[in-house]
Order: sequence, then C-alpha cells, then structure tokens
Amino acid sequence: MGQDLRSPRGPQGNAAKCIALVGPFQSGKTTLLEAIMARTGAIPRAGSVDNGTSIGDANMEARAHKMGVGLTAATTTFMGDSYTFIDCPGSVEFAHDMRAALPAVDAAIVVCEADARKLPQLQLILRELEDLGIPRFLFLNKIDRAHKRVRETLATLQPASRVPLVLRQIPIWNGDLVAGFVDLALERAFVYREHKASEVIKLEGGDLDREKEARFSMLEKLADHDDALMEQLLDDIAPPADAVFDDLARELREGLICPVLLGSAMRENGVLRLMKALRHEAPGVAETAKRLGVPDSKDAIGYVFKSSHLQHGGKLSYARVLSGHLDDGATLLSSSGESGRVSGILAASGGHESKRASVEAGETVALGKLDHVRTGDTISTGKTVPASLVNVVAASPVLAMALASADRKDDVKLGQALLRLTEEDPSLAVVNNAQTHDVVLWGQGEMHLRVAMERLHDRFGINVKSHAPVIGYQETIRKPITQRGRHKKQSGGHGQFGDVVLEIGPLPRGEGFAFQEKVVGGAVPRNYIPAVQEGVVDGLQRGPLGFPVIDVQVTLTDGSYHSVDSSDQAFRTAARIGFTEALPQCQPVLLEPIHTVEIVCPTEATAKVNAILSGRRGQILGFDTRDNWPGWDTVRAMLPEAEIGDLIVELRSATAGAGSFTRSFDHMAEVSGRTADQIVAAHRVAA
Ligand SMILES: Nc1nc2c(ncn2[C@@H]2O[C@H](COP(=O)(O)OP(=O)(O)OP(=O)(O)O)[C@@H](O)[C@H]2O)c(=O)[nH]1
Repeated sequence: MGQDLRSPRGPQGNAAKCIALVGPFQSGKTTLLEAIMARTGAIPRAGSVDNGTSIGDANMEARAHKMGVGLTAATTTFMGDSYTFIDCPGSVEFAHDMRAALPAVDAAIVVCEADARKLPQLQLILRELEDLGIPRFLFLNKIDRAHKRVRETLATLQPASRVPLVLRQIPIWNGDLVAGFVDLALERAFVYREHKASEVIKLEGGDLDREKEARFSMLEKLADHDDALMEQLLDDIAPPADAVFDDLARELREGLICPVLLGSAMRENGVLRLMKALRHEAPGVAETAKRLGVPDSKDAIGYVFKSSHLQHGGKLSYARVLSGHLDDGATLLSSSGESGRVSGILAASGGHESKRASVEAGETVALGKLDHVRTGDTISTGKTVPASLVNVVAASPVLAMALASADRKDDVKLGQALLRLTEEDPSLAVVNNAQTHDVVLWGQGEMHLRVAMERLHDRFGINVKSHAPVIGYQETIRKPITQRGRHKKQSGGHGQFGDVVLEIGPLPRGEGFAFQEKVVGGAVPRNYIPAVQEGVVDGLQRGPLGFPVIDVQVTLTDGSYHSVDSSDQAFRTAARIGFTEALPQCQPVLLEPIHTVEIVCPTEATAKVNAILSGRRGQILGFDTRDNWPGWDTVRAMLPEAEIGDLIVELRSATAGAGSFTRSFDHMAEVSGRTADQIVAAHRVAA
C-alpha cells in the first residue's frame, strides 16, 4: 500500500469529479473503466474482462462469473484533475449497489450498445438517473462492430430517454467498419488508433457534408432551450463555438439533453474525447452538493455509498466528500446517530488502494473503522450532521432460499455473517421462519443469492446448505363433529385421568381459532379448562394432512374427572387425543397462501406475462398502463405462493430482464383435487 499525500487538485484547482459507469448488462462498463485507466495513464495497459485481468472485476466473484456483481471505484488523473469512476454492475439483480452510489456522483456515463433487446434495461437506468437529476452521457460502445447507421440506432434508443438523445459525434466509415469520428461541436475529424489517442484528420468530402447536416440537427435540439441560438439558425448565422459548448454543458447539467458519444472500450477508441466532455461539461462537486441539499459549511460532509466487511475483520466505508476537508483520525458523526474516528483514508483505486493523510471536497475514498456507519449515511466532522441526504429504498426481494449451516457449530457465525451481508446489501433480507425454523434468505434473483452463498463461504468461511423455502400451507375442516377424548393410565401409584367432549366445527376463512366452554354441573372442573384449551392447541400444530390447522372452533361441552388421578396434564392429553381423532372425520381440506402480485413490464411483454400467470394458476385481476411510465403496463393478479417461487426467473426471461414484481399476502384458499394430493404427498416424502 503506497503513501500518497499529494492533493489531487489539478493545476487549475478543479475539485475531483466522481462519475458513474452504468448501463445494461454486459454493455462494456468494466472494459470502459479499464480503457479510461489505460488511456489516462493510471495503469500501463488495459487488462481484459474476458481473461479476468480487469480492475473492475478485481473481486473473485466478478472474475468467476465474468460479470459485475458489485461496485468498483478507481481513480485517475486527466489533464491535472482527479476523476474517480464507479463501475456499477449491469445486472438488475445487483442494481441496489448502483442505486446507493448514484446520488454521490457528478454525472453518469450510460454505456450502451446498438441492441434493441436491451432497450427496457436502458430505460430503467435512464429513469433512475432522470429521477435523481443526474446529468448523463450516453456512450454508444462497441462501435468496432457497428453494422447499423448511428442515426438509426439513436432512433431505436430514443424511447428509453425522456429527454432528447443529442448526437455529439458521427462515425467515419471505411467500408463496413467505423474508422473514426467527427466531433460535431469541435467540427473536427479523428481517425481511431488502437490503444492510442485518435489522430486528427482533415474533414472533407462526404464526411464534411454529413457533418454539416448532423451538426445542424444537434444545434436544432440545443436551440429548443436557447432562443438566441434558434434565431441564429433561422437567420443562417453560424453560432460561435463557445456558445455551442456552453449550451452543451448547461443543457446537460440542467437535465434537458443526453449527449451521445461513440467509441470502442475494447480498442480504447473515443475514450479521451469522453474524458474531455467530462472535463468541460460534467458538473463538479459544488453542484452535486447543491443537488443533494448539503448545507454550506466548513465541516467535512460526506455520503457513504458502500460498506465492505473485509475477510480478516475490519470494515471499509466508501464515501464521497461533498464539502470541506477531512483528515485521517477525525471524528465523524453519522446521520444514523453514531460517531466514530476514521482510521485510515484510502484513495479508491480499484483494489490497489493507497493511503492518504487528508482529502478534499470532491474526492471519493474508503474510510477505515467506521463500524457504526452504514451505507446511505451522511457523515460530518461537525457537531451536528445533516439528516440523510438521500433515502435509497431497496427493491422488494423476489426470490428466496432457505439456508442452514452445514455444520451446526457454525449457526451463530452464520447469523452474524448474514447480518453483515444484509448491512452491505439491503436488497438482501433474512427472515426467520418460526414455523419451520428455517433461515430464509431473500434476494433479487438466482445470481444474487448464489453470490451471497459464495461470500458466506469465501469471506466468512461458512459452508451452507440450501433448499427451496417451505410454503406456508395450512389445513382446515369443512364438517362439524362432536368427539370424546379420554386419557386414562393406571401405572401403579398415581394414575392419570382426563375426559372431555369437544364440539368441533369450521370457522369462516381468516378467523383463526376460537375456544369456548359450555360445561354444566362441573363435569370438567374450571381449573382444568385452560389445560383442555392447551391440548386442543397442541392438536392444531399438525392436522391429518400434515400441516397446521386453522379456522376451527372448539367448544368443550362435557367430560368427567377423577378426584385423585386428574391433572392439567391429563386433561391436556385427553383434549389433544379427542381433537386429533376428530379431525380426519371433519373433511379436512388443504389451504394454500395466496398473494396479490403486481407485475410491471414493458407493454410488448404484457401478453406473455398474462400467459405466465395463467400457467401458474394465477387469477388475473386486471392490467393497466403503468402510471408515468409510457410503454409499460402493470398487471395485477392473485397467485398461489407456491407459484411465486421462481416467477422472477420466467418473468425476466420474458421481459429482457426488465420486468419485476411486488407481492403481499392476501388470504388462504382451499386447494383440492390433484394439486392438493401432490402437495400432501410431497410433504409426506419431505417430512
Ligand atoms: N467488440 C467489442 N466488445 C466489447 C467492447 N467493450 C466490451 N466488450 C465486450 O463485451 C463484454 C462485456 O464487457 P464488460 O466490460 O464486462 O461489460 P460490463 O458492462 O462491465 O458487464 P456487467 O457489469 O456484467 O454488466 C466482454 O466480453 C467485452 O470484451 C467493445 O468496445 N467492443
């Protein structure tokens, strides 16, 4: 670990910027991070995600799965100024990490491809940025294999953005390959050179004609928010270059446009232009602090966007400093009400962190030993701390897995490790099922849960067994009956005697359990009646079908006792025997939990979603356009819990990964026929 005590301010004193790399799954974010680091000299040459040598995939899980499964922050210097890039995973299953990080950044680069199938995911990400008010560039990646005209691609991508996508560059074609680009703001042509800065070439011929046309179309879009420019265009006056750059920067910052740049992360093409756009157009920390409502203050104020428990103990809190100056050893107060001393400030540099003695507003760092600080907290060196600057709400979990440690001696360790994992990633949730004694881990999808299991093993050294969570089946009865229950035992000395007559009948659905007594003449002495109720409750635990019994009413009407041998225990046993013997004669019936499920999906997938629900014994309640989401629908249905288990897997495959759902328990419903027989048989085998 190196010691770097220099301030990262550039010669012009610009504060460090923080930029998110976001975008649909596998669009090339990690490769772009690598290319940026290589082109700006932070690393000697770019590694590759394909052979697991990239910075962004520094952690083992990312390498193993060849996909981003967590955030990576890496810092570089460009033209004397410092930039930290946060590479966010593209998979929707790991979107919480991205959501927690976005509020901290000055701008986002949305890395995307000319692939219409990824449109819904692109729309989800742009939505997130639009709602947070984060300025965003689109980086149209993989231009090395573009086969479509960029303008056509843009028309395909435009519905994903609420604001106009403004093409800043056009490609220069050499046959079917993109050989370079023309920057429409600079009016300059460049030819790409692999792993080197692009070379300026003369803009002429057909490229010049295309440039004129494309530039005019860019200016027209900018003029929608600039009356002077509109007049110049109408009067055929060429606007001054500075004014065009000013408009690009202002309209980006005000969220009025989303500029589009081209490139190939793999070949490091278009990277320096992108850096220049960030340098000139992306806002700095002062504007970000204003967006977040950070009060004017001399104190260091920061936002924690990631917490990481280290393998051999200790914790790192990744934070963006939004104002002031922070020294190692400073005492920090957090918005969750805790205070602690920073022990170690590390510059975030993709797994090769270097120590810093102090940091300034703008920098993104990892802070050591802030044990009580959580992701999402605001931290401050002041005597008071502003309330949380942002409230990042975790998406409801959609897939569950029951866990147990392979070795029972690890039970406590498992509990602690799960607590840490859910603290790091609140889109995981742990529910202890009191009925089955299972620990159920809820998450955002198969890979999310698999990575959590791997972390339990690799980081916390716990081997875990998993199985599908138990469904909350219950049973009830349809027919009333009167039943006697007797318990009599004469085994020398004191005997046991209890005798009860129970009227057992069904209750309306959802009423649970009711017990009353109508004993006359002291047939069962009053002091034994609570024990009778306990005996019935014992019998409720497992009915003839193998499940807990509900919606039953029991009335104790008669019985008898023995002055010496009767006891609470004897009456409890008698009641349990009577109740248990009665149930099979009461037409027992299986009940399954039914949930209301609300699915959101792109409209073109709605018919498929309806078919999925019908195939899962769902009852569709209706569908409607999704409020405020043009091109999306909401489908509501009642669905048995047993059918929700892997719903997300089928839903994502039908919606290019964009569909999701929420659910809430609604009622228990009777199941009969073959479905019920299969459930009961499977339960018997498992038991
Ligand atoms: N042809 C071409 N392939 C690229 C380019 N950039 C990335 N790739 C490939 O696209 C695949 C995904 O690249 P990554 O950089 O891992 O993508 P990512 O967006 O970080 O992936 P996730 O974080 O898992 O969503 C890899 O096989 C890369 O080699 C590019 O500019 N051109």
